[in-house]
Parts: sequence; structure tokens; C-alpha cells
Amino acid sequence: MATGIDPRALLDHWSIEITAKDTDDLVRAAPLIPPGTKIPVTFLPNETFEARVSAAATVRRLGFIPIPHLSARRIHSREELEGFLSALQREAAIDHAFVVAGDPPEPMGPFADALALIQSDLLAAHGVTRVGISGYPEGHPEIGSDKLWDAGRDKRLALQERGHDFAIVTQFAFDAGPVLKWIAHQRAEGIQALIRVGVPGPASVKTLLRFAARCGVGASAKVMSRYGLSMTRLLGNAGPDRLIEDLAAGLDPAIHGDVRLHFYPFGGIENTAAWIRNYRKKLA
Ligand SMILES: NC(=O)C1=CN([C@@H]2O[C@H](COP(=O)(O)OP(=O)(O)OC[C@H]3O[C@@H](n4cnc5c(N)ncnc54)[C@H](O)[C@@H]3O)[C@@H](O)[C@H]2O)C=CC1
Ligand SMILES: Nc1nc(=O)c2c([nH]1)NC[C@@H]1CN(c3ccc(C(=O)N[C@@H](CCC(=O)O)C(=O)O)cc3)CN21
Repeated sequence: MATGIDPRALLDHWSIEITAKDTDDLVRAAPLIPPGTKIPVTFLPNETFEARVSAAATVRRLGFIPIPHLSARRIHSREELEGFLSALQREAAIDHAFVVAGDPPEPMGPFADALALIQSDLLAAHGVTRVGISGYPEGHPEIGSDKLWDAGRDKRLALQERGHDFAIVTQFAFDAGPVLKWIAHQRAEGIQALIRVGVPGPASVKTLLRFAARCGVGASAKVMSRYGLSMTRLLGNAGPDRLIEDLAAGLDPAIHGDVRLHFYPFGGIENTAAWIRNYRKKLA
């Protein structure tokens, strides 16, 4: 069976995330984003709960689907989580959430990881039916692959026991090879959930390297040159064209199942939405 899908198929049903500070950029980008697009709202240390709730409400008001990130380790108490979820339900009518442990080396409250937050049973109680969990095609700098695998299995079981639908959203990558291998392995282990492959939106080398360092993503010179960036031209700007083409060329629905893209708009929401539109047109 010849592998490879039409890259245009990857340019449908994509998702794109925002931080609570990006709502003005989202309003400007809204005409470029298909109605009903899923838009996660990150949970970063330098934001307030009010800002996160109002960002989710803006996403909903603009006709998109808000997916609040819940960073387990950053939540101080069960009451704080309940307050956040009920505000999200009231202001943004949430039915999705993305549950992640969060970067703090030690939990700041009762939830040590994503599983603990899922087991709080507060998600369904506040209207959340579909839950996103993480995936690491290239592993995680602090967490071993066995531990990641066990945690993934426990999360999937806990979600199924509670009747949640779930999708896996991967850490961003610059190289399609390891991503394709990782997806095939997930499928071989019987995981049929939708997998959203994380791709960086168009941005400068400097910005991409900064986020890669911040998020523990490998960005060797070899990988970056394949991606289309030369490390000598730090102000060079590149989109994920090559990465998407390499993914499309290597995807075989019979092996890889349902795979879509999730954009991390490191170069801005409007720039990323415009880039997707232009790239989609170029492929037509
Ligand atoms: N969009 C986002 O916010 C994303 C965040 N991440 C980061 O990845 C890390 C793991 O998150 P999940 O995949 O949800 O893990 P998880 O909740 O599935 O936990 C995986 C295993 O590693 C342990 N663990 C979790 N966070 C840890 C940490 N910061 N340091 C050491 N051990 C940890 C857990 O106890 C568990 O045994 C977090 O640092 C998270 O911030 C990863 C991808 C995307
Ligand atoms: N380990 C890990 N932690 C994360 O928090 C994380 C990942 N991985 N992978 C993907 C996304 C990307 N994340 C982020 C992280 C920072 C900003 C951000 O905009 N931070 C600053 C500006 C940073 C800068 O420009 O250098 C901000 O406060 O807006 C956005 C998304 C969150 N996510």
C-alpha cells in the first residue's frame, strides 16, 4: 500500500492554541479561522484565572471551541480547580479541556499530575466531556519513556472509566520521522484516539529556538536545516511547510489512523492563521 496522503487533508480540522494574553491577536485572526475550530487556552504562570476564563469566553464568542488547559501542578487546591471550572462553564460553556501535569518540579497543590486531576471527578461535573492529554513523540527531557508510557495508559483508563472521549495532542516537533514512528507505535499498542501532531507556526529561528529550549524540544542544526532553517540566519523566518509535507508523505491511514495538526503559534496567531490559509491555497 503506497503510503502518503494529500497534504491538504492535514490542512483541515487543525487546532491552534492561544495564551490568555493573545485575545486581541485572536480577534484580528478570527476571519481567517474556520468556524468551530478548536482553540486551547494555555495555563501559564504569568496569567490570572480571570484572564484565562475571559480568553475562553472570547474564543466561544468568536464561534470557536475553547479548550482550557488545566496544569495540574499549578493548581493550589481542589476549591481553586472547582472555582476555575465553574467560571469556565458559566462564561465559556466549556465541554473540552486539555489536562497536563505542568512544568513545576514540585506540585503546588493536591494534583501531582494529569491523572490526579482526572481522578478528581471535577471535569464531568463541570460539563467537560472531551479531554486532551499530552504525547511526546521525542520523549520528555525530565520524564523517562517508560514512565510516560505508564502515565499515558493510566490516564486513558481513568478517562474511559469516567466516560470521557479523549484525544492526544503532541509536544511540537521539527522532524516528521520520529513523529510517524511514534504514531505507528501508539496504534500498534491499540490506541485509536485522535492524535493531533503539534507543529510550530511560522516564526524566526530565534523564536523557535527559544521556545524549543523552554519546552524541552530538541532542535539540532541537522533537524533545523531539514525543517528549512539555517542556524546562521537567526533572523530567518520559516513555517512548517517541509514538516507538513514530510508528515503527509509518511502517513498511511491504515497504519496511522486519524491524525490532525495542532499549531503552536509562536510567531503570532494572525501570522499563523494567514500562513495556514496561504499554504492551503498553494496546495490547491
Ligand atoms: N501544552 C502544554 O502545556 C504542555 C506541557 N507539557 C509539559 O510536560 C510535562 C508532563 O506533563 P504530562 O505529560 O501531562 O505528564 P503526566 O501528568 O502524564 O505525568 C507523566 C509522569 O511524569 C510525572 N511528571 C509530571 N510532570 C512532571 C514534571 N514536571 N517533572 C517530573 N515528573 C513529572 C508524573 O507524576 C507522571 O508519573 C509537564 O512538565 C508539562 O508542563 C508537555 C506538553 C504540552
Ligand atoms: N514542557 C512544556 N511546557 C509548556 O508549557 C508547553 C510545552 N511544553 N509545549 C507546548 C506548549 C507551548 N507553551 C507555551 C509556552 C510559553 C508561551 C508564551 O507565550 N510565553 C511568554 C512569551 C514567551 C516568549 O516570547 O519568550 C508569555 O508569557 O506569553 C506560549 C506557549 C506551553 N506549552
